[in-house]
Amino acid sequence: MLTLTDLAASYPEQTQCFSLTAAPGTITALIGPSGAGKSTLLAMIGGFARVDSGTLSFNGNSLLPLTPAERPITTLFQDNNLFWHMSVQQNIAIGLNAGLRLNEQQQQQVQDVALRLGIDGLLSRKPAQLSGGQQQRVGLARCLVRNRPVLLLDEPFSALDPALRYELLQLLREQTNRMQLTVLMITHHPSEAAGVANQMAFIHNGRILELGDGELLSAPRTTELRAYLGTTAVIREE
Ligand SMILES: Nc1ncnc2c1ncn2[C@@H]1O[C@H](COP(=O)(O)OP(=O)(O)OP(=O)(O)O)[C@@H](O)[C@H]1O
Repeated sequence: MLTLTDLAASYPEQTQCFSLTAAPGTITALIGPSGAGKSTLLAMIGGFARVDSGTLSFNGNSLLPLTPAERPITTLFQDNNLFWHMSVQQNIAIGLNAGLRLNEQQQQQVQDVALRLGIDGLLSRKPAQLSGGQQQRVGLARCLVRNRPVLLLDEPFSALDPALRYELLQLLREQTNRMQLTVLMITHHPSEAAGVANQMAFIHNGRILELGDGELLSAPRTTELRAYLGTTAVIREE
């Protein structure tokens, strides 16, 4: 279980304070307006942003003393950080060994994850020879091959067209179940995310203002979430 209790950081323009629990095998979608604090939240969990107070633990162990590399966490960003001069195989392998020296078992792990993500036929290509959706699969494969129990996704599928986003969300759902991952995913497509997420957190002005399942979108409690969703169509008839 990933547990955040009053995890806080103060910036001149915004104080952020988050409490949240996320269980293995679940996807938590983080939604909210630009500047709400979604990326900062992931950065605090990943160890890339300052934390002033509060607690952050995984299975009861505090993560705060750990460096990003020591945390049981892997992060996929929108710009998937692929290396353009390397093959797909090497781009995945680098998740296991920065020097690309893999033993037999690790080579097998690369094959396995590529197969699961449907990119096993592309291993010798360079990223420039792939579509956007295939590139994001490679980025996801690099994260998954590391076998870390917590996966943080900072809008990795946003630039894809809706059909590809749907495909990748389904893949993510399958792998979350299979590997019992704890996934936190920032998205600007709330209704798409609701199809695969176990819980939705609406973040506003550095706080989680609403937390619930997909119903959150059809029955927003706050004017802020209504404004974010931007249409009266989502307000349930009383
Ligand atoms: N290093 C920093 N220095 C100063 N302020 C910061 C810093 N990091 C975050 N903030 C504050 O946190 C706010 C939230 O930023 P953040 O990028 O987390 O929002 P977001 O919800 O991810 O937005 P977007 O959807 O546009 O990516 C910023 O507006 C800023 O006030």
